[in-house]
Amino acid sequence: MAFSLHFTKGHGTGNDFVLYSDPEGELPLTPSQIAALCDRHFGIGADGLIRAVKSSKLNRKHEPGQIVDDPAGAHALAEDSAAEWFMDYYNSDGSLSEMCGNGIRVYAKYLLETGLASINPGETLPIGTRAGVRDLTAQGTQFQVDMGRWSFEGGEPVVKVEGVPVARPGIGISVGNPHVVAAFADDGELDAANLSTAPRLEPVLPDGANVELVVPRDPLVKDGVGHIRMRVHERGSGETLSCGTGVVAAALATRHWAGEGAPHNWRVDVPGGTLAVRMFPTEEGEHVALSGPAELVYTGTVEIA
Ligand SMILES: N[C@@H](CCC[C@H](N)C(=O)O)C(=O)O
Repeated sequence: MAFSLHFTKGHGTGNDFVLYSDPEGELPLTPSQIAALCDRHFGIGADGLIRAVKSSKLNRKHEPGQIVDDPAGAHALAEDSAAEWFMDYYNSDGSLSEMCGNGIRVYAKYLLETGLASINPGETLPIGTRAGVRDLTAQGTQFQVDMGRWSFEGGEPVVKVEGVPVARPGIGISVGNPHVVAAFADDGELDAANLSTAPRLEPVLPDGANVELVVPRDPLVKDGVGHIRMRVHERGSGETLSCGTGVVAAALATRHWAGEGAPHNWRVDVPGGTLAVRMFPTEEGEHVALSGPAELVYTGTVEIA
């Protein structure tokens, strides 16, 4: 059955998303419908799609048409009963991802501007994701998201990138979704990387991975803040102008490589802008926070076949 979908287009440092409201879980889309909407030639065009659904109503639609319950909504509410809204996130090929660091800031702005949620000064907005609940704070025109715990996961696969003759050792990092970060020698080598095809990982990771290529800025550290440049190939979306979870993984990997005394605050330049990362201790272990802008660009209506 065809229907009209009202959507909003937004981005965070050029990582762009289609967002729509489905509070009661009545309009889950299939992977092929999502891929069609995200197509830059035949659809709206975006790196990903975000459905605004209440955590208590989270469900999704499989390709054959059946709607399945998704326990991630109940898990979010069990973790924090105030996490009323869930970020139901899909990559541009229609595949699910656990978390999106740019998308969650844009989603927070969407919830606030549409009046679906509010944040009182000094308070946080908890949002459910498949990686757990994430707390957001508004800071002027920017948002900060506490990305929670992180871990080394995925080993040290070799990263082979088209256009770069020598393979690099990578390091696997999970920030709720999987990443592999590899260090490159300089800007020239980073610019030569052809990310129109996915970097090859050896061994291949079972759930796939987002791959970040980083080079140090000169100086690497100034006034206690580390500074790197990054390009990314996102799982399920290809090369994008930015990836928030990727920026966090890149800063964590670079701090690890830099060794003792390396800073806990980082600036990361991506093709679409600059994001800030801060690592800080908590009672349950180290957390990492990401700060950056969120923009809503336009709204429209599209026919879904
Ligand atoms: N662009 C996102 C990450 C989106 C999900 C990713 N492609 C995956 O499959 O894990 C970000 O800003 O973090």
